[in-house]
Amino acid sequence: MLSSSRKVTVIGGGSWATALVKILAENPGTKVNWWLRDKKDVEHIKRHHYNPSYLSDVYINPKRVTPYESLTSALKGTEYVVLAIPAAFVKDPFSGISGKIFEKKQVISAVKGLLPDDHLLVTDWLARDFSVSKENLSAIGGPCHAEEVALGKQSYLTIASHSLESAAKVASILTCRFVSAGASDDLYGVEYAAVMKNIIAMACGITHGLGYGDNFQAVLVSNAMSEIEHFLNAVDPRPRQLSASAYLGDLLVTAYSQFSRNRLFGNMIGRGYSVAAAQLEMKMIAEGYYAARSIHRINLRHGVPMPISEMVYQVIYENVPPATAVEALKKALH
Ligand SMILES: NC(=O)C1=CN([C@@H]2O[C@H](COP(=O)(O)OP(=O)(O)OC[C@H]3O[C@@H](n4cnc5c(N)ncnc54)[C@H](OP(=O)(O)O)[C@@H]3O)[C@@H](O)[C@H]2O)C=CC1
Ligand SMILES: O=C(CO)COP(=O)(O)O
Repeated sequence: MLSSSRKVTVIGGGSWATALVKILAENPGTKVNWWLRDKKDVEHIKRHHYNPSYLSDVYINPKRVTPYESLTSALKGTEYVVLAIPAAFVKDPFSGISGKIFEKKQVISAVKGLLPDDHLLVTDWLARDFSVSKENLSAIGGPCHAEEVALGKQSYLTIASHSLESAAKVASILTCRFVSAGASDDLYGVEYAAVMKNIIAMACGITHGLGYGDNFQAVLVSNAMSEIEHFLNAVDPRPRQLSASAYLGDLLVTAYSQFSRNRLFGNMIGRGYSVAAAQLEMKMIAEGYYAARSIHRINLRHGVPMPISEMVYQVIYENVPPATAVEALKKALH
């Protein structure tokens, strides 16, 4: 834990943003400016000290956390900025805002998705559109559901950056009594693995919804690990230990947890919901829905055999019936 003081801006009002605000505010030296897009939520948090829309059991300490509806005010004077909005919407709050908005700040992506129009990692977008330097960019990875953070359950995060020093600095502000955050210099590996495990969790949901059991899912997840490995080696070859929790751990928690939105989304598809009906039913965002298309597009350049991700792509975007797509996938598993 840190002892000196620091200021952090969290951008986003969903479950992960709320959980990160809780983690950050655990440290007495941290002041959090919290931007939410909905003015009513801002007023509610100021008055009642909880987010009415997500994780409403989490107490928001007014001595450490100030909610804002103005993004420029929320960013004033802070050293760290955490982006916690689903990738499909992460650009929205910044439309019409100057490219210098992140100057001299450490910018941290908590997003586990790709920008769906550009098929870009969030840190690549930040570097491209806001000229954030490599040393000032990092991403939060690791197996961690917001719902368990809300309950104060012991969790582990991995902060990845091209600069190990920056990753360690960010890890120190995210370490608290129930979260242990470590540092990694594998920014692309950690970000892409976090994106891909969402697609795999959808595959687990689809097969479970179709009636496949734990035996099948164990084979699916084992095969998925080598699918992720081959993809990472194609997009960013370097030595990495995939048994580390930022890779395997995040895959496991998302594939198996009752809290996983991606698994739930896939499960509805497997049980016969249309994609549109599953989206309507879900109150939160399943990043794997967008990621399946972006990873498919990126892989057109690399040609990595990815039968599980392709199965999800075919079901979601090519209207292949789930049972037919999984029947074909079975031949590729071992
Ligand atoms: N939840 C978790 O356990 C974890 C999530 N993540 C990642 O964190 C990211 C955020 O997800 P999460 O918080 O869970 O998502 P949620 O589904 O819980 O919340 C979505 C948030 O996005 C907001 N939003 C929707 N559209 C826009 C928009 N156009 N402009 C600004 N904000 C918008 C919603 O606002 P409103 O409520 O006003 O509609 C809401 O605050 C994702 O990439 C996810 O993969 C990573 C680790 C754990
Ligand atoms: O990334 C997560 C856990 O580490 C959250 O996964 P879901 O979005 O599927 O809930």
